[in-house]
Amino acid sequence: MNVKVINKSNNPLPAYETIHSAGMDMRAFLESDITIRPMDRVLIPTGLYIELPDGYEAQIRPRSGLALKNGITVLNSPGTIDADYRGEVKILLINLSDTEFIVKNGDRIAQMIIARYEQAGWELSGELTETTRGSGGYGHTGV
Ligand SMILES: O=c1ccn([C@H]2C[C@H](O)[C@@H](COP(=O)(O)OP(=O)(O)OP(=O)(O)O)O2)c(=O)[nH]1
Ligand SMILES: [Mg+2]
Repeated sequence: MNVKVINKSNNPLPAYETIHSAGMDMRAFLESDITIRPMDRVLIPTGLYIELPDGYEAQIRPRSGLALKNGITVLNSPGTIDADYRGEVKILLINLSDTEFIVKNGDRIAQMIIARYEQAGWELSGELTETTRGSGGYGHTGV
């Protein structure tokens, strides 16, 4: 499946880094470095504009290495790119560490997963089918 894309950056298109990677790493598109101070959130441009086929979304997820080593994550994770969105894909990072983090043009700051989705309708009802679980949740089965 191909996705139509405009790349206004000087960076390579997002790519799967290994043969069975689920996510394509996304690169920052910056004219100058951005410093993210502790607890700051920053919307990072990618220079990418995509046209997803009907029935597909793109999810923006954090990279675990950046999270573990630098406390950098995607604040709205997983970010949702709608199939009808035509604006620039941007990535909302937050620095949860106690030290500054510098983002440079071309840095791989997040990953994009292309996924199918379904839109549901509602069947308004007075009662739901009984189950063993019922309303139990939030750890009610123990540890
Ligand atoms: O990480 C993200 C999340 C969203 N978007 C773009 C694509 C998406 O289709 C649009 C709207 O995102 P979302 O629905 O999450 O935001 P909203 O706050 O509900 O805005 P809207 O009212 O525009 O839907 O913003 C991004 O570029 N990056
Ligand atoms: Mg929305």
